[in-house]
Amino acid sequence: MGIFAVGVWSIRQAWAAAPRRVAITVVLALLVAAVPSLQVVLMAQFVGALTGADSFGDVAAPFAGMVALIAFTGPVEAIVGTLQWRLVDLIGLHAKQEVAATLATLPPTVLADPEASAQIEAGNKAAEDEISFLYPHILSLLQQTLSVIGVFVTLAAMSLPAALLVLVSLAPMVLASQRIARIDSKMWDDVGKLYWRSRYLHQHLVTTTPSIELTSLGASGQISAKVADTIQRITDRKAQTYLPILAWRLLAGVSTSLLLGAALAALIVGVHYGPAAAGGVYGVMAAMGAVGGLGANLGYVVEGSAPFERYQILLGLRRETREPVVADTADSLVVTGLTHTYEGKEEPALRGLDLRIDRGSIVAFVGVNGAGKTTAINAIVGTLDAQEGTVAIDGRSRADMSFQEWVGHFGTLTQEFGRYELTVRESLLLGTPRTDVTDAELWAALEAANAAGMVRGFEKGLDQQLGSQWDGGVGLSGGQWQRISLARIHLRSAPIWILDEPTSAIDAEAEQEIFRELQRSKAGRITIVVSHRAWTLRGMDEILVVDAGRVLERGRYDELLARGGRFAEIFAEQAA
Ligand SMILES: Nc1ncnc2c1ncn2[C@@H]1O[C@H](COP(=O)(O)OP(=O)(O)OP(=O)(O)O)[C@@H](O)[C@H]1O
Repeated sequence: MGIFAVGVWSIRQAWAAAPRRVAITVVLALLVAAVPSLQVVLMAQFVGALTGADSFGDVAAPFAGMVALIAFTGPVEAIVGTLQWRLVDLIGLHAKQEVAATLATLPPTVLADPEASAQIEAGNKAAEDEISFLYPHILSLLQQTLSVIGVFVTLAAMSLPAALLVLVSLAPMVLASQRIARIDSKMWDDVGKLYWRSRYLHQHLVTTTPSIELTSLGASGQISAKVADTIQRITDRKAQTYLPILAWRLLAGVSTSLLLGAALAALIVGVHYGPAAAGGVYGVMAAMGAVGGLGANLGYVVEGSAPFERYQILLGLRRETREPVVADTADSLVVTGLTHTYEGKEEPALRGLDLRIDRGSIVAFVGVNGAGKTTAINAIVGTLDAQEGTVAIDGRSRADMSFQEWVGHFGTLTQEFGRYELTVRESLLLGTPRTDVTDAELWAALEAANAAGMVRGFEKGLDQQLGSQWDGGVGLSGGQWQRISLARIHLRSAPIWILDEPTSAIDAEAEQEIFRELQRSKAGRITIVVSHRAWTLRGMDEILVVDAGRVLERGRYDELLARGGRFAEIFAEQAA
């Protein structure tokens, strides 16, 4: 029952946000709801009084009552309307906060799914633009339902068939609204993905890094043309719904008018063409207003149940999360038979990877582009669900732990590390749930990542805003961003480090320092590094040469070079 769920949700959200305001608006709305039936009664009295009246005094009372009612309704509706806008804002605020909280729980495996992306976009749009606006319609719906009931009871006393016809006249609107909601829902199934694409493309025009690249390539226009094309497709798809929606609205409107016309006729006949018919006719007119308003608001709410459903689907993606934790220790990491084929690919990206690493060891994955190194890393960390094989930390597999506990064992620096434009301090603290981190610890992490000198040079040191698009912010080079990311991993101090080309953007001198530091501090943890540079591999306890998803060779640097196999092929030139 879509509209019931939307109604309960809206009223609960409004009540939770501002109960006094809700109480005032409901009381005022109930008063307004009584107006049409009071009008019918007063009109009947007025016409009755007119029949035998000689002076204004004979009709003054019902006349004054009618004027007072008219004078009352307008201002009260204005007050209700104004009070409701604040409630709409508060409901919207809550809906958007819920969306953000849900998104924060989603693992990358969900975010990588196109269906889920479309659902997220559609639900987000509903939270931003649609569902909060339903509350005033729901209140009006309640108010007009009561009005219609009031008019029904008043009219029934004059003519039961007329009163019943007024009630039946609601049916076409209800039916049409359901049809319209279905049309809207189907349209959203199609445009959800398009919205997501247009937002993705739009981001490239407004986010510093891609926009600089695109401008220098003279390609911003190409992206903006794609944005325009995507929006055009969304608009075209929406346009396909206008005609059927109009047809349903017209059909409902005409049917309602015919039924109300029949109600009028039934009433006039029912009261034998006497003066009381005037009150009744006024009643049907009042009912027309109430039925029309009710139909329109019912339409909004029924149609609103579709975005509400999209919002609920998004919230339904929410994962159970516990407070983030970072594990203290890990003695062994054992990978057995890890195998994965990406959807749409024929060849596996990873074939039967076996690996054991104990605390204190540092292991490297090497191989040409596309060999499967990143896939292996993602499958180990759990950001990719490998189809076969197991990964165990100290004998416990992923199934034995929550996702949060599992990832709490890892400090992962990915190839596409994030450039979080926060202060240095905030950016480093992203890696740890601790709230008692000292400045000394922050500096030690920066020191280990060869970034302390840079931060010392900032005017505000640890509190320096990063990113030149912000007031007082500083722009960083690619290598400087990478050092900040590496410092985050040092601060996180998880027991298993996975570093996917951690120095790819860093100059040779700083790279040497960083790798020396990694070797020096390796004793307390398990470390896996992906590297393309020969010299960094010399000190590794084991090197795995990955090729087409399988481990072709494994051993220490000198052994592999001496063997003259794939490793030697890849690194002979660098090693020379
Ligand atoms: N999300 C994905 N969907 C489909 N195929 C993918 C995906 N990610 C990677 N692949 C494919 O899987 C194979 C292994 O890719 P992977 O990223 O693991 O290689 P890599 O060894 O890390 O390469 P590089 O040195 O370039 O980082 C490649 O053939 C790649 O095209």
